[in-house]
Amino acid sequence: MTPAHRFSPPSKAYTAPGVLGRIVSERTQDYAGASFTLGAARPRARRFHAALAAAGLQLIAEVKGASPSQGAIAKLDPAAAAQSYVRGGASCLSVLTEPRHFDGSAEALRQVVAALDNLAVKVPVLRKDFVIHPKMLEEAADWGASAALLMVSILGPDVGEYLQLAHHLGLDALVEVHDEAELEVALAAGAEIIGVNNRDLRTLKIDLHNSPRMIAHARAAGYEGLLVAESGYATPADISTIRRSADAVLVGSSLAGSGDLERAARAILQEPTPTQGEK
Ligand SMILES: O=P(O)(O)OC[C@@H](O)[C@@H](O)c1c[nH]c2ccccc12
Repeated sequence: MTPAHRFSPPSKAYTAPGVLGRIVSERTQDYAGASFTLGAARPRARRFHAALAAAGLQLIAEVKGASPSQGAIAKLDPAAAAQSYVRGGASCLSVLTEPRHFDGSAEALRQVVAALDNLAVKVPVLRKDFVIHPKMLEEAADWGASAALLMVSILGPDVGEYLQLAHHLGLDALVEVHDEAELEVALAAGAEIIGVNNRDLRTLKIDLHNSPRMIAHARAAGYEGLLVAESGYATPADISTIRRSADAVLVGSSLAGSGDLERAARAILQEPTPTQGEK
């Protein structure tokens, strides 16, 4: 990547329908005046990647105070929430930084990074936002995140450029897809970590069959990178369909709204006994 490299605005940003389109246009406004200059490459620790690559199904637990589908979920203290999640077995944290619909903030991300800094085991943090500007990736790196979310539904084929920039800034990227067409784009871009969202962000509907189906597609296409199942998981039985095929599961609302984050994190990772309804 050369210093002269220029970022074009994502081609699909202005046409995304529904809730996603609204959030994307708000974020586009937020960063309209932001400037970004490509600096020297930063070393890539690949901590997020390494945590997900560990044996067994890994939990990415999300600090999420609200969502468009549920409204307010819980008033969380980000630092305390992060520590509870890690005690409950989470190997990565995801922190929303979108302020209007998810009650997120830069401060929340910084607080989580600081709270995890004192732990013996380094727990990587993902910046969860609607990335539409290179500045957002630089911020993620500056705030101490190990990774950032890149959504193919927003960036389209430009996701490749953003992926390279994330790596240049020392970040891993979770490249999110929802359907086959988006998976093709993620594969062509060279994504090392692909997240399959069970939620259709245009309609907010959840289909827990989506992740296992798309994971099978990715493997059938010869993809050897990491795969993350995202959204809608509330019980160990929900997870049974991806337990052996996904590398990690990303869980937000059901943990954040549980009232006991450590216990909820531990419980969701438990293998259900057959009487609890193996799917
Ligand atoms: O709260 P849930 O259903 O457990 O979902 C978590 C996470 O997958 C969800 O927050 C999410 C997935 N992709 C996103 C993109 C933007 C905002 C949020 C998301």
